[in-house]
Amino acid sequence: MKKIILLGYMGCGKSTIAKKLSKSIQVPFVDLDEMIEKKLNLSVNAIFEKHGEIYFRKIEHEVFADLMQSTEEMVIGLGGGTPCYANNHEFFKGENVFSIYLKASIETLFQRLHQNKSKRPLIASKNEEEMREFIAKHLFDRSFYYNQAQYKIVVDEKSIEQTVSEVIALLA
Ligand SMILES: Nc1ncnc2c1ncn2[C@@H]1O[C@H](COP(=O)(O)OP(=O)(O)OP(=O)(O)O)[C@@H](O)[C@H]1O
Ligand SMILES: O=C(O)C1=C[C@@H](O)[C@@H](O)[C@H](O)C1
Ligand SMILES: [Mg+2]
Repeated sequence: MKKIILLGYMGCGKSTIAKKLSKSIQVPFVDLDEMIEKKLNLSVNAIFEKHGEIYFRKIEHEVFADLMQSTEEMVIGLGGGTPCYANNHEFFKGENVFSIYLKASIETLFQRLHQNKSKRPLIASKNEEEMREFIAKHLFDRSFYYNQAQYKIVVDEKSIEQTVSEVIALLA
């Protein structure tokens, strides 16, 4: 059964879009960060603090690989870094897989993230200038992996509903 994978940088809207899409097409939704949090009974922040990022990436890969092995149909919202570690991007081209990169500009990401950074350990301690710089460099480094998705939707200036409609059009 098909898997719809939404990927992209922190704040591009994976969780928000995946939730709405799931309701709209009536396919169950899972958020990878939430699954990891449930599995370890710790927040993403706490996992980074207690166990470090490498441990988080290991668990992230295990949880993602398990989901991809299941036969269930689902919408999966990945974590921002998921495509960039442990060859997770190799799952993007499988049979019955629709992988979609939600592409946002540095400015869009900055605007969305600077109001709500505390839950995101990679940026939580940065001031505005550091954050802009960090997003620009990080996005550049990660773009190769994001571009492994089968489809790309530019999300700048689009409402949640518009982006969801574009995803649905791709699936048709
Ligand atoms: N048009 C839009 N589409 C999606 N999200 C939007 C839009 N406008 C504002 N937002 C807001 O931007 C934020 C996007 O966050 P969301 O948690 O969905 O991103 P994410 O890609 O899942 O990030 P992370 O990788 O950190 O989990 C939310 O606060 C959401 O309400
Ligand atoms: O971009 C990243 O590397 C991350 C994004 C979040 O979704 C979480 O998975 C975590 O904060 C790491
Ligand atoms: Mg998310």
